Amino acid sequence: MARPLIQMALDSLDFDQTVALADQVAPYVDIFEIGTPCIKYNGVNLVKELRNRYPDKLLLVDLKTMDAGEYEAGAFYAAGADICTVLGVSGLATIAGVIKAAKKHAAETQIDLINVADKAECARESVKLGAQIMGIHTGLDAQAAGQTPFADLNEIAGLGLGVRISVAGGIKQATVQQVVEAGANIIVVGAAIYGAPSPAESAREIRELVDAAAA
Ligand SMILES: O=C([C@H](O)CO)[C@H](O)[C@H](O)COP(=O)(O)O
Repeated sequence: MARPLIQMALDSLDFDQTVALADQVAPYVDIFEIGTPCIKYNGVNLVKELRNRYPDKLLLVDLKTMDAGEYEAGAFYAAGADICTVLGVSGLATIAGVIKAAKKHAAETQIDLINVADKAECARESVKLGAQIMGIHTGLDAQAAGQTPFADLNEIAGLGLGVRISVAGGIKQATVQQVVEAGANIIVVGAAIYGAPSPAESAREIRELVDAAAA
């Protein structure tokens, strides 16, 4: 099995705290995600800062775009994003716009399937348009209501779409093996790292667990 990537969800609103957390966990993660609240608060300057600081890391900007796909995402790809997210519920025209912007910058597009009623259909149509990553995502509010991403991950992984699958939604040490075995290529972790007494130690543990599960 190819080594799954670990994506650190940077969900603080504070610019300096976000950069400091990225510095702490950098040795253990492959992708820095600038989370949705964080990118809304800090904007494109944070993309530029992390791009300059970490030229060799992948940088995902979690725009969760809902409209004006090409126009909105274009500025973030231009600033250095490798991946931007667009909501599956936005519809195919908006998804196509983000994919068009990504192509101009030789970058990639992730479809966030959060709250999509027919995830399989949305995933199939998005792949036809050229999306490279399907995001299985139980958001923070849905997690608080007791939901998990595992059933959706099994469904989308079972489709054999030939694109990478990302999973997010409360992933922690105890569930890493389950999501790797279910077929996730990108493991997104936020609170289990930034909420730990030592974020670096937590990220190191998750790195070990992901690599062991994939071995
Ligand atoms: O995408 C996220 C959320 O919608 C806020 O932007 C989180 O970054 C994602 O859920 C990962 O965080 P955890 O669920 O805390 O692991």
